[in-house]
Amino acid sequence: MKAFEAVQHYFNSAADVLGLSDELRTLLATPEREITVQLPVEMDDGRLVSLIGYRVQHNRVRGPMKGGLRYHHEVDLDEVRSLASLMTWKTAVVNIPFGGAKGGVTVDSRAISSREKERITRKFVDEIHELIGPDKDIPAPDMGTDHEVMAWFVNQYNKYEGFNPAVVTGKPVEAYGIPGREEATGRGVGILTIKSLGRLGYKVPGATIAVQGFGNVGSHAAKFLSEAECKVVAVSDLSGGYYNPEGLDIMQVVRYSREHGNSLAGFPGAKAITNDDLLELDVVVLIPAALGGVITTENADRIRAKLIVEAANMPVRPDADDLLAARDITILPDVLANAGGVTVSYFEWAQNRQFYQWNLNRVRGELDHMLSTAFEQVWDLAVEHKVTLRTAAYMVGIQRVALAAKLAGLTS
Ligand SMILES: NC(=O)C1=CN([C@@H]2O[C@H](COP(=O)(O)OP(=O)(O)OC[C@H]3O[C@@H](n4cnc5c(N)ncnc54)[C@H](O)[C@@H]3O)[C@@H](O)[C@H]2O)C=CC1
Ligand SMILES: O=C(O)CCC(=O)C(=O)O
Repeated sequence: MKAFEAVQHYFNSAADVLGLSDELRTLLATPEREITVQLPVEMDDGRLVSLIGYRVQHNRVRGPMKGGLRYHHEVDLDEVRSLASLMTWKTAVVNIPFGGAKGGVTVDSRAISSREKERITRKFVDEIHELIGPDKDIPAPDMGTDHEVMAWFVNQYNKYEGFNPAVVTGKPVEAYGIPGREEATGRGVGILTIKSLGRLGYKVPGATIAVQGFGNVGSHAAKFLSEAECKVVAVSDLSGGYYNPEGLDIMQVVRYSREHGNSLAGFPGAKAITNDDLLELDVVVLIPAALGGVITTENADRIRAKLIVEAANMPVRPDADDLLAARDITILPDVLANAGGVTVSYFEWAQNRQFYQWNLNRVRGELDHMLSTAFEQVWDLAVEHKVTLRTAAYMVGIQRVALAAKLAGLTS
């Protein structure tokens, strides 16, 4: 099953419980616009390479479309389409006034220089600036992009459309960004992991955690949870996994990664394991925070965690989702678990429009409040309807989008 089909599968499971009509299913599931552009870019050695960039604008019935921009060698239209539709449900689950979109460029972000990355970003903006904007579609960071990329993005956009920092979020704090956006997705994962442990009856101090991926999201989630006295026993990145049953010193891991070019290769004081081994560790919580599709029918039977918190988008394939549910393994789904990032993006966008900035404590407090509200609603609905948390989260999202479509007169 391809990625977009997988999201449709989850969408339909929730639509079945809601008794959604075929007419509404088609209206809500179909992307509004799909953009594919060629990006001819000169590399540092003088070669001209033609990259492909995508932006899929899935749905705008609840507000301007919102979603990150991914630079990764596996990016293709199907993946971007699936991630764009996921954003529609995610923004609705946390009830922020956005629709869903996603973008990507098929390029290995680790194999290009910073100057090459800048040229790719500016070229992408050259191609899509008329189709995005603070009231249309607002990109943000995702895998392989960060605040620096967002700063180039807004600078290039301003050349065409005039000064308007609200066109992207996740900008540097000194350049109309907001304190707390960089940590927001991982922090949200941490907040919701603790809430889930509470609901499931596990003690937070000492709860064992394995985190796959030690980039923006994985590192901040690990940091938050180790500060909450959980025992983070394993982390990983592209170089492999690092396991210490006594618990890792996460600040030491963060420093090591920073000092070694964002890589954990050679990290001392831990046993080297593979990324596959990490997924199968005997821990209370497994947090996939890298790529999608890492838990499949191949390894679902060997997963020993009691709770999977989907920091990454779509880490669990639908067939595996069913196997895990049958084994009573709880999954906190991506559309809720990693919604902290887009929630703080919403704060950034709103403040850009008012030329105002909240401080970090206020951002953290509001984030906690919004995620907690969504979490309680989803969990209670799952209990009420005896469905998984994923189905319940999609039900919340779909109901909000369907109501907006109805109020807009798109359907009766
Ligand atoms: N950055 C954000 O605010 C948000 C990110 N996400 C999702 O979280 C996930 C991670 O995103 P970021 O942390 O922003 O990306 P990042 O680019 O900062 O970090 C990605 C991490 O995953 C590792 N990685 C890459 N390929 C891997 C592989 N095959 N096996 C194991 N590790 C691998 C990298 O080495 C790196 O440590 C993605 O699925 C993304 O869509 C979701 C919501 C918001
Ligand atoms: O902050 C944003 O707008 C983008 C977040 C995103 O791409 C995601 O939640 O997957």
